[in-house]
Amino acid sequence: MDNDTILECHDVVCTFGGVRAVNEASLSIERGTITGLIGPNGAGKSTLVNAISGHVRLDHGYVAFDGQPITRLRPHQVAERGLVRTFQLASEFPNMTVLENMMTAPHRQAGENFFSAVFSKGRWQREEERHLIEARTLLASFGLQAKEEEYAGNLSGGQKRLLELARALMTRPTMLLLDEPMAGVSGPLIDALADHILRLNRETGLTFLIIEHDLGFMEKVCDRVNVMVNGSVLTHGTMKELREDERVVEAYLS
Ligand SMILES: Nc1ncnc2c1ncn2[C@@H]1O[C@H](COP(=O)(O)OP(=O)(O)OP(=O)(O)O)[C@@H](O)[C@H]1O
Repeated sequence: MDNDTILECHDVVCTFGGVRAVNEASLSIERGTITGLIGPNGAGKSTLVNAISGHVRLDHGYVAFDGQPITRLRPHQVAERGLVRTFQLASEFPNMTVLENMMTAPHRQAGENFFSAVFSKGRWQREEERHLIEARTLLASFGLQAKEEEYAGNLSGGQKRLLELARALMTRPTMLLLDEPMAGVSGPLIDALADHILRLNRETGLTFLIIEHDLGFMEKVCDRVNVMVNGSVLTHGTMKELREDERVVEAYLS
């Protein structure tokens, strides 16, 4: 793992009963880049990302993040290290307001511990106020400030994805794993979502790994794209290079 590598997966195998969903998959991601993961349905993309984020157990192989092994960590431990995953289905709490959704994002705060909550109430309140300011600033940067008091369930598909992204940023990640961020997004929010990802990458150096079937979107946002077929990473390159690669065309693009 060289200095610029933030995430490395080596020979990862994940099986469900008899199904080898991920079969000796390896990939390496450079810090500060936007990397794509594409491939046919059932290729093992979500399972590989679940293995990285600690949601699925590896049968073999290893995952290292920021120079440290994370192979056996639980999802919240992986997230605490700054590697945060969003899901294919928007995971907002529909009966809570947009602002309340933001405030439920897990962050390490003094008030979470019962004793520190009782004995340092002032500090806890100050943290809460800081999180509120952070939440409102993030909502404004995603154009959702007017929706603060709206129930999240009433948002459009695209607005839910923006909320999901804003909520993930409350945890101050160094890398985001996005599983099909364009699912359910239509109209002008397609470009808006792509622009937000590019802006976050440029302004904060946030690293992204994105699974997405919308190849136009991938072409717009990704520096490099990995192609997964039958549980393994077949190759990687720019979308332009991949479109010219016969193996990729045969396995996925034809
Ligand atoms: N929890 C599970 N139990 C059993 N089989 C599973 C489970 N999760 C995934 N699989 C199987 O593992 C294989 C890979 O699935 P996975 O969802 O990782 O593929 P994918 O590339 O993300 O597909 P898609 O693009 O359709 O989301 C599939 O055959 C799937 O049916």
